[in-house]
Order: sequence, then structure tokens, then C-alpha cells
Amino acid sequence: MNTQRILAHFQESADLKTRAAAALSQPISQAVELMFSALSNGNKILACGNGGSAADCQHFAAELVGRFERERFPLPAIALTTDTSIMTAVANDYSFKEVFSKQVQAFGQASDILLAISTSGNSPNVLAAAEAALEREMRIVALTGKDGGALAKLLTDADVHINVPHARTARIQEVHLLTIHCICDGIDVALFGGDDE
Ligand SMILES: O=C(CO)[C@@H](O)[C@H](O)[C@H](O)[C@H](O)COP(=O)(O)O
Ligand SMILES: [Zn+2]
Repeated sequence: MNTQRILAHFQESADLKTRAAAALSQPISQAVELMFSALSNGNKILACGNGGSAADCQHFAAELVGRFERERFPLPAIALTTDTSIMTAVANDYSFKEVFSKQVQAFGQASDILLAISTSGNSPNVLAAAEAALEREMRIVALTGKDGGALAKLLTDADVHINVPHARTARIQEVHLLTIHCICDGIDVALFGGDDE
């Protein structure tokens, strides 16, 4: 394979990360505050998304329940993407659109947080989960790209929108993962202190 193509991927990803830092640092900081406050009050975080974003949900839950960089007690985060029995039953008996919203209705409580990840902001099952979360008086942290899609329009002033300024799904996902690591670090700093206390 032509290595120029590989170099172009690295360059585009690095350029986007540099460009996105200024735009995203404020909403990422708001997401940390919202999540830390919810966790401190005994609430939990539910996460949903499709494909690569499903992997991001699991990655995030692993870092909260296990650990990120510091030794600490487990924090309650659940990826709604992992139980194949629930997902196949709901998809088979109702619709794929409801695979996350049924779980939000089952597990979500007022003041819990839904981490909704969609590069287009238009995945019907993520939108249904967001609607179910709002009905339950949960707050939403939305990770999107492109124009934020229909998800952007659902959010209220109490929610946080982290919108990656790019059109390419892979590039957006790469910034979503960096954002997730920033959030995990922010929660650790809120718990234990750090350079920016
Ligand atoms: O990882 C990738 C593409 O990089 C894919 O698996 C991608 O996540 C899937 O096509 C998703 O269904 C896209 O959904 P969304 O980000 O638009 O909500
Ligand atoms: Zn991907």
C-alpha cells in the first residue's frame, strides 16, 4: 500500500485534533462537571451507540468501573450495547430502534446521565434512547459530528453537546475516543485533585 495514504490519515487526524481542542474543551469540561456531580450524588451513567461508537461505550464503562490512570473505587457506568439477549429480544420482538430505549426505561432514573454517541446524530436507536432519557428526567452528554443531526435538536440547555467539527466518520470517532479519555481524566482530577485544581 502507498504509505502516502497512511501519512494522510495521520495528518488529517492530527490536524482535526489540534483544531477541535479549542472548540471542544469547554463542552468537555461541562460534561466532566455534569458527570462528576451525578456520580457524587449516587447516580449512574448509561452509554449507547452503534458500531465503533458501541465500542466507545464499552471502553468508557470499562474505565469507570475498572479504572483510568489512578487507583480508585469503581464508578457506576453501564454500556447498553453488550447484552445480546436483551438486544436480540428487543430487536426481534419490537424493533432495532428500541434496543437502547427499552434499557433506558429499565435502568434509568432521574438525574442519571445518558452518554449518547453518534457521529451523524441520526441513528434512530440513539435518538429513541435520548427521548427516553429526557422522559425520565435524565441529563444527556451527546458526542456527535457533522451537523449534530436530529440528536442536536433534541438536547435541552441542561444537556451537553460535544460536536466534532468534521464530516468523516472515522475522524469523528478518533476525537470521540480522545474526548472519552479527557472525561475520565477530568473525573479522576475532580476526585483526587490535579494540576488544575
Ligand atoms: O466504526 C464505524 C465507521 O468508522 C462504523 O462501525 C460506524 O460506527 C457504524 O456505521 C454506525 O452505524 C454509524 O452510526 P452513527 O455514528 O451515525 O450513529
Ligand atoms: Zn470506526
